[in-house]
Amino acid sequence: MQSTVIAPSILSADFARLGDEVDAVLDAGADWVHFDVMDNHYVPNLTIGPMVCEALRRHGVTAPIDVHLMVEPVDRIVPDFARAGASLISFHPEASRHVHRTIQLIRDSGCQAGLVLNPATPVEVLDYVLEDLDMVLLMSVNPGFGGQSFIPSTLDKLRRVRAMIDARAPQVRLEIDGGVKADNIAGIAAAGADTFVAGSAIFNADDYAEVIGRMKAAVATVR
Ligand SMILES: O=C(CO)[C@@H](O)[C@H](O)COP(=O)(O)O
Ligand SMILES: [Fe+2]
Repeated sequence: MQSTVIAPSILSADFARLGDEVDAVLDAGADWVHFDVMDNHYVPNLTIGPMVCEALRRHGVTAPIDVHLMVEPVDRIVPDFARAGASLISFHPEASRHVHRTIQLIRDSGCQAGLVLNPATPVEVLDYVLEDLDMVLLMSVNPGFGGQSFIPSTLDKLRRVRAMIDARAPQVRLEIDGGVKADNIAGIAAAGADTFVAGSAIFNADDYAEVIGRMKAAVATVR
C-alpha cells in the first residue's frame, strides 16, 4: 500500500509570501507541495510557471513538488518544469495530442508522470497507459479554481480506479484534487485515494498543523 500523502495546493496560499507559506505547510506536516499551473486557455484562470517552481527550489524547498499542468499544449512546457525542479508532472489527456508520448516525455525528463481525469473524463482513458504512469489524479471539481465543492460522484470513480490500479499496477498512486476537507477526507480515503490535495481547507485555516493533523488522523482511521 502506498503511504498517505497530504499535498497542500499553493493556489490558496498568499502569493506575496509564497516561500514562507510553503515552509509553513511543510513544517506543519505536509508531505508534498501541489503546484497548480493554469494558462487561461485550457482553463479560465492564469497562475504560475516554471520560474516560480525554480524560485521555491532556490528558497530551499526540498519536498516533492507535484506540478499539476492545466495548460494546452502540454509538451512544450514539460522540460522547463523538469529543469525548474518539478518532481512529478501531471497533465490532462484533453490537452495533449499524444498522451503516451507526453508520458514518455515527462519520464525522459527525469520526473514522475501523472494523468489527470476531469469529473466527466471516463476512466477508460487509463486503459492503455495505466502501467506507464506513476500517478492517476482524479479531479473532484472542474479544474480552474480553488475553493469549489467536492463532486460526490467522484467517490464511485475513485473506487473504480482503485480497483484498476490494484489489479494492474499497484505501484501507481491515486491522488484526489478538489474540495478535500478534514470532514470528508476519511470517505475519500476509504474510496481508494492515497494522495490528497487540499488548498482552501489548509491555507484558509488559522493553524496549518492542526488541520493537517486532523486530515492525517482521519485518513488513518480507514487506511
Ligand atoms: O487543481 C486545482 C483546481 O483546478 C486544485 O488543486 C485546487 O487548487 C484545489 O483547491 P481546493 O478545492 O482544495 O480549495
Ligand atoms: Fe490541482
